[in-house]
This record gives sequence, C-alpha cells and structure tokens, in this order.
Amino acid sequence: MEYVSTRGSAPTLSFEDVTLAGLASDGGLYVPREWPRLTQDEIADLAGLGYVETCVRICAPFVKGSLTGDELRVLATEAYGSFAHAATVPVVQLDAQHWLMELFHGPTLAFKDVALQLLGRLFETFLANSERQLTIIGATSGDTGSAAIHALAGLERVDVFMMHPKGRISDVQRRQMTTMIAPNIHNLAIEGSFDDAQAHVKRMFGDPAMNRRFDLSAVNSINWARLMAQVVYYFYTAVRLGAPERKVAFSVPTGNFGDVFAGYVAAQMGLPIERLIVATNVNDILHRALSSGDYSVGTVTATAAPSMDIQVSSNFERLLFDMCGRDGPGLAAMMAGFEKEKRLSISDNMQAAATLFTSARIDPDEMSLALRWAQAEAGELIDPHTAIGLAAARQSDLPPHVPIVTLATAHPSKFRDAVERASGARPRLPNRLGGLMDREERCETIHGGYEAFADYVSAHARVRA
Ligand SMILES: Cc1ncc(COP(=O)(O)O)c(C=O)c1O
Ligand SMILES: N[C@@H](CCOP(=O)(O)O)C(=O)O
Repeated sequence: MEYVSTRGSAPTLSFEDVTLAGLASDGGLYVPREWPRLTQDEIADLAGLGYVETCVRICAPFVKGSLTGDELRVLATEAYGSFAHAATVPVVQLDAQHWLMELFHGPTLAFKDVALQLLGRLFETFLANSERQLTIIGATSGDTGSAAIHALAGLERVDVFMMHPKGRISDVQRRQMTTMIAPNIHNLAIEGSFDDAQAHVKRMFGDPAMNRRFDLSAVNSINWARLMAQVVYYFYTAVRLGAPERKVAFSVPTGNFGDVFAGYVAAQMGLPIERLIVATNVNDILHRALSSGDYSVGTVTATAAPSMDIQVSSNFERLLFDMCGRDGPGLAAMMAGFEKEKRLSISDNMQAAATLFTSARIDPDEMSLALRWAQAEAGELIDPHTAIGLAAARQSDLPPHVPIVTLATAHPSKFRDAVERASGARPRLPNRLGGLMDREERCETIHGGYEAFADYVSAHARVRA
C-alpha cells in the first residue's frame, strides 16, 4: 500500500515509512492512495473471530509490503494481551437501541491504548531494521500522552517529548504520564491549551533546523497507523451486532476527529454504517462545520470532558481531502487560507460528500443527564466524554430498529471528580493501577512558546552517532 499526502506534494511512502514519519513534509497528513474494499462475504466471515484475528484481516491491506499477516498477528497478540478484558473491546447493551463499545480496558483506561499498544510495537519492529533514533513530539489533552508513554517508556531508539496543557487535565491523566519515570520520557506542561501544544508539534515538523538535527516522528493521530488500528473496532463491533446484514450507527465523542474518521474509513472499506454521529462538547467547531459549513476557530473553553477541549481538529483535513475529490493542491491552498484566517467555509458541494455524518453539540447539563441516565437505566457509570456521545445518540432521529453504539472512550475513574459531580458516585480506580496516586511525579513546565519548547527538545533529545 502506498500513502499520499492530503496536500499533494510530499513524496509517497510505504506503510513502514509513514508509521515512522509523522506529518508529511508539505504539512499534510498521510492517507492510503485508495481505500481498500472488503466484500460483504469477507465482512460476514469476520463473525466469531477474536479481536486479534479481526485486526489482522482489517489491517492486512494497509500494511501490505511492510509486514506479513503473521508478523502483524504477533504484534497484535502482544498488544491486546495487555488488555484486562477477554473480548479486548466488549459491547454492553443499555436498552433496546443503545449500546456502549467499551474501549477502555487497556493499560491507561482510554481508547488510545487500542492504537498505541500496537503502534509502540510497530515502532520497535521497524526501528530494529534501521539505524534511526526517533524524536517523538506529541501534544495531549491527557489520554494520548498517557497511552503513548506507557507504550514507549524504556525504548532505546525513541525519545518522547509530550506536552500537555498545564492544569487542564485530570489528576489521574497527569499522574499516568508523570509517574512513568524513564530516561526516554519527557513530560512537559505548557501554559496554554491543547491547540497551542498541537500547533507547536506541527510547527516543529516544518522547522528546517529541527528536521536537520532530529528524526522527528508522531504518536498523535497525525500518524496514520493510529487510525488504522482504530478502524478495527468498528468492524469487530458492527459484526457482533449483525453486520453486514444489519446496519449499525455509531456515536463518537469527538475532539481531534481521529476516532470518528476511523469509522469513516470502515465505511469506505465496505462496512454498512447507517450513520456516524459526531458528538462535541461546547468546543463545537466540528458541529458547526458539519451542520452549516462553518469551520472557524473559537477560543477553547475548559469543560468536564477535557480531552475534547479542542478547536483545531487535525484529522478533519483527512475528511476534507475526500470531500474535495482528493485534490491535494486545492486542499493545500484551502488549508493555507485556514491557517491564516482561522476560518474556512465548506461549500455545499463538499458537504454533500459527507452525508454519512450528523453532529450534535452537547452542553454540560445534557452531558450530566446522559451520565445519570446510563447509571439509572442500565447501572453503568460512564465518563463525561462517553456521556457526550450517549447524549448525542439519544437525541438522534434514527428509527428504533437501528442499533446505536456509543464509543465509551474512557473509564469513568479517569475523570472521577467530574463523574462524582454529575452522578454523586465516585468511581474507583481499577486495582491494576496500583499506587498511582502515591508515586513520585516528574514533569517540566515550559515557560514561553514554540522557541522554549524547541530549546527543551534540542537540549534533551538523543541523536544517533
Ligand atoms: C476520552 C476521550 N474521548 C474522546 C476523545 C476524542 O477523540 P478524537 O480526538 O479522536 O476525536 C478523546 C481525545 O482524543 C479522548 O481522550
Ligand atoms: N484527546 C487527545 C487529543 C490528542 O488527540 P490525538 O488522537 O490526535 O492524539 C488526548 O487525549 O491527548
């Protein structure tokens, strides 16, 4: 499989190179040259398969030329062996129409583990064949950072510089990052929002001086391999609920548009999806973009679902690429305008290419109501991000015979103060997190903007001799 940039002028890459690359050299994001298709029979054949085998079948076309099926199977077996549930990603029924896809049984209790446990192993495999020393620069609103650090701590050939917005993530999220003390892990708190951190990451990929000195790479959903791994659970869950004969809808709590874009990829591959509901909190740029074509950046508001406090959604560019007929130079011009003006108007023609999506903006009261509904009706304590997805699912106009699966993206104990405020119940951290709240923390605060971040990376990243 070959990968092309959404902005049309970066070199095409193999799966191995795209995994190690991060952002494309023209500032775009890599996507497969074309979407592989599964026949309805091939989808039906997924019934009864375990998570690892489903992963091998779905990812095979994407890794072709870089990994064999057997190599992928070994990595997936190790990756999902670290999950605390035998089904890896179980599905729980809430009522006749609503289901939860529990994505939080990995080591850091959020859906990010599903992709990062695999990505860490892909890095190890590909680096074993090369002399490269990677400098990973990342931005997190709490969950990508913890999952990446757990997947990569201690790796010889990888240094990780992970920025989070100081004071704007939960105590559990922070500690999951800062208590992982390893020589290759650098936790950096920045004064600002997740968007500021993500902007630093993107700027560094375009910084010639940093690129000359360091082999930069990414663990955010900039990295195609992250999304590939997330496509798997849409197939796995839909087949369990009757696909391909029965269409399923998904409601996805959304911030950087990675998770829901993975659902879109599943649909392009042939999975019969009735609808993808994009659920945002009050940071609603994606809701405005999909409902009225208004993709304009507002200021980030802190909410009880901090992982979704995002205004500039990286992966929306991947959807725009398809929406404009894969016209790379055209999209490059559009994105240059967006980066300057902080606004983009999406034409009716382009919107017509995105009819699979609807969207909803969920305010704090609606979030709390959904959280309490799940607790009262089904005895399920859910986290605020999941509650936003569930609120959007319950507001949808889908007929009762269409199952709606809400992606449960985090364990409630990751956001226990917010859950307690909304429900009165305080979720317990699973035992496997042990003495998380008592361990020593290590984190540097970056005072200043991009230059201060670049100085820190320059002073601490290892370069191979
Ligand atoms: C718990 C949780 N839910 C939802 C999201 C939104 O996912 P995405 O950024 O892929 O849209 C995030 C952050 O990415 C998250 O950490
Ligand atoms: N919510 C995310 C934000 C980063 O998103 P990513 O999917 O691009 O890594 C987080 O928890 O860090």
